[in-house]
Amino acid sequence: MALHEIKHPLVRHKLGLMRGAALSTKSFRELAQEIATLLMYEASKDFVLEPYTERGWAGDVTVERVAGKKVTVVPILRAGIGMLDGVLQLIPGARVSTVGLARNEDTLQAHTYFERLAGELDQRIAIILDPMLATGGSMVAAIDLLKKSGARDIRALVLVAAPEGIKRVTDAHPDVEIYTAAVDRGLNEDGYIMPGLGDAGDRVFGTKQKHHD
Ligand SMILES: O=P(O)(O)OC[C@H]1O[C@H](OP(=O)(O)OP(=O)(O)O)[C@H](O)[C@@H]1O
Ligand SMILES: O=c1cc[nH]c(=O)[nH]1
Ligand SMILES: [Mg+2]
Repeated sequence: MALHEIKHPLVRHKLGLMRGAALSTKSFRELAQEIATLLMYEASKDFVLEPYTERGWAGDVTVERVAGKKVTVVPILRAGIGMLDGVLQLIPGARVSTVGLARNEDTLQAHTYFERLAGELDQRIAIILDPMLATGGSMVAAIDLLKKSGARDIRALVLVAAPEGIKRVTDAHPDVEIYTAAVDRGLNEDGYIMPGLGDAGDRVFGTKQKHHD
């Protein structure tokens, strides 16, 4: 199963607040990070544990730790930065691989302008962060790039996904697990998710706002 829509009440509540056009930049940022933490919790449910012995207060005790693969978190600039701290709260030692992608507003094609990846990607679980999965062009470009550099276990955390983007990603990369807080209706004529959140990058960074009535 490649798509996981997380219907937890806290996720739904927080995402509902984010849809408000009057929400402050501060609150939008806080909620994006909080939902990212909750999505990361879900996306780590199958992390493998291994037992080890710890010297406890009453002698040796068998405890567990996450085994094997290490994690790299991959925020897609800019908007993915809005989810980074929320994920690092749960996995503070993760390496951060940064990918800069901008969607051309007219053609909707994603253009890669920055790439700085962690090493040993073949031995890491890669967690891509981007609030919006719209046409899917940006996400497919990020996955292509990670796979080219050796990544095999790739998961994507998004706040809102359009059916068009889900199809494009699952057709191109059926092995990638997508975790989303919502699957919305679809794209409008400008390629924006409806009802969506508007321009997530602008809302996270407090830059220009567009209204689509
Ligand atoms: O699925 P797609 O159709 O590719 O669209 C989604 C992309 O568009 C937005 O970024 P944008 O290009 O606006 O850049 P920004 O994060 O710098 O605002 C969003 O954060 C995704 O990266
Ligand atoms: O709805 C959308 C689509 C792409 N990028 C956004 O920020 N919002
Ligand atoms: Mg982007």
